[in-house]
Amino acid sequence: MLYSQTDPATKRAQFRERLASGELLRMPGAFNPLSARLIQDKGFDGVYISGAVISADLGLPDIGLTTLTEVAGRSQQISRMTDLPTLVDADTGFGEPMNVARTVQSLEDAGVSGLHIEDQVNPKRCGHLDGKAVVDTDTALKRIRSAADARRDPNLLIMARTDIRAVDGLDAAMDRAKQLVDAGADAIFPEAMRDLSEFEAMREAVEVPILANMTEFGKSELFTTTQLSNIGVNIVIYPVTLLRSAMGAAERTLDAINADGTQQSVVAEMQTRARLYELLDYEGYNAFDSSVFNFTLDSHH
Ligand SMILES: C[C@](O)(C(=O)O)[C@H](CC(=O)O)C(=O)O
Ligand SMILES: [Mg+2]
Repeated sequence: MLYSQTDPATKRAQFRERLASGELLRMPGAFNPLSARLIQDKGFDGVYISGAVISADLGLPDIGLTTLTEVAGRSQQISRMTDLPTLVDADTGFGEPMNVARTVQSLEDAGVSGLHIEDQVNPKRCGHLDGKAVVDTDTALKRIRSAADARRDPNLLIMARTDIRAVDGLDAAMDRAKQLVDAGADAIFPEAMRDLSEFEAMREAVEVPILANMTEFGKSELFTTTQLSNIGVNIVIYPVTLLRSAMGAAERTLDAINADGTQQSVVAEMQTRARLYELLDYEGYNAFDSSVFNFTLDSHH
């Protein structure tokens, strides 16, 4: 009822343990707190909180317009609804190294298990678009050092994302990843890798866990979990996948109402009222107060 029963410190410790096991952790992006419940219900390993989704949800492009307060608020709403670890996209850290420190503490207070900070210049853009620019090495390392220094829970995972592959190539990406690890990064997110061999090269380059971003319509092919786990990738994210699916379904429903004058033809694809109530744990609330849960399957379809 109401919230996850697992406190943030426990989730962080469990996340660290799972990462150390070497198995591939699958973390789909939740587009709202309710979808985090669905991700947990379906047996996934963690919940990703995507910057692209937070901005799209607000009707904004993913170019660094969202604020730390908005991202921390959404992180808290999502993290409190799941027992799974959450990993949040902290973009460029929302400012200079001192701001990065404040970002880390705000997100830690929001209950996330980990966060990633990237080396793009502001205004940032989606990692799979052209025309990105990255900051110099010194600035990139300062961001990660101040992130690592700022956390109060040593289990909070500080992941460094590098976007340099698309700008200066794979060798530069491997060099930067090593330097980011030396600066205190617990894990590496190599953005916009072109193929599996590039992930393999990155796997060889660093000892810490690495993440693969399986975002659709981007620069990477959509590799299977078997392919990724065979080469030793530790986390796979599907950042915008559920939002894209939900929005695709919403478009089809609106088209059906336009075409037929009723949504009847798409009702069979919808999540039912009963399934929604199951996810919301209506019954748990009923046990608390029997006047709350008075829904019967017979009276509604
Ligand atoms: C992972 C990512 O940073 C995100 O915000 O979810 C995006 C995803 C996307 O735009 O498809 C990214 O830059 O890859
Ligand atoms: Mg992002």
